[in-house]
Amino acid sequence: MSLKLGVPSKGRLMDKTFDWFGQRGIELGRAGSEREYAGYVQGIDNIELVLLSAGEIPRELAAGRIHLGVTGTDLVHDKLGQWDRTVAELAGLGFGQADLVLAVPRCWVDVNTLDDLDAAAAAFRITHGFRLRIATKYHRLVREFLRENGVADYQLVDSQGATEGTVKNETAEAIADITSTGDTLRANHLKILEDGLILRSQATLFRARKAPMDDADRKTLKTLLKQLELD
Ligand SMILES: Nc1ncnc2c1ncn2[C@@H]1O[C@H](COP(=O)(O)OP(=O)(O)OP(=O)(O)O)[C@@H](O)[C@H]1O
Ligand SMILES: O=P(O)(O)OC[C@H]1O[C@H](OP(=O)(O)OP(=O)(O)O)[C@H](O)[C@@H]1O
Repeated sequence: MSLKLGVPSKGRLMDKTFDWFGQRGIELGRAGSEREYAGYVQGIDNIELVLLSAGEIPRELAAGRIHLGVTGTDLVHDKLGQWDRTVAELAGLGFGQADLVLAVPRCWVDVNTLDDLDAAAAAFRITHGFRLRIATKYHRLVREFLRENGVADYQLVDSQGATEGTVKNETAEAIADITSTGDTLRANHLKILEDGLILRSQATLFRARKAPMDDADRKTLKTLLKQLELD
């Protein structure tokens, strides 16, 4: 058998993950053409690279189909209930930093905190006859956060991309999404609530707690962690 390492198959997370391993003497790369989702590993034996969508890596780890995986903490915490039962964090990789935040239109001058949002949501329901809509792809994290903070009169609207545009498009009144520079929020006339930080995320190396391993795999894992200085 071999140890399976899941890595994002495209974009900034893939490139920076390759760099991070490269700096530690393990060369990861894509094999074949730009479009082919096959990878190679050099500098250590018995590890197979599996190129996956960043959003699917949490599920693959939880199912034990990959032993190790790199993805954002936001995706692991959102996609896996009680995530620390199925996966363990081995190391934050120091890139892919982004904050999951709750934001409302800048023109809502009376809404700056979660308490304000709660009051606005109750008033919104009376005026409009339906609950204030919050667009997000982070359903679990947003629900938990709002429950913990006593905001109840809202509904989540699923948005898998271009979430900041939903307010202008009138499919939501507020959003919860990842931000790093803040440019996208500003460009879409949105402001973050003062206490609206839901989660700080970064790219992280995770280990599956329940992936099947034989003795050779355990030896490979030990060698890898030593080389990455994570033992
Ligand atoms: N602007 C950003 N700056 C830094 N990190 C970001 C930014 N946007 C998203 N990320 C992080 O990158 C990771 C992957 O994000 P996302 O799911 O949007 O990827 P994607 O490229 O759309 O991948 P896929 O569609 O294949 O799942 C997430 O953990 C997220 O926190
Ligand atoms: O704070 P900023 O630096 O502006 O970055 C934030 C944006 O980056 C991500 O989008 P991405 O580019 O991945 O596109 P998406 O909307 O399709 O997810 C995220 O969803 C925000 O929209």
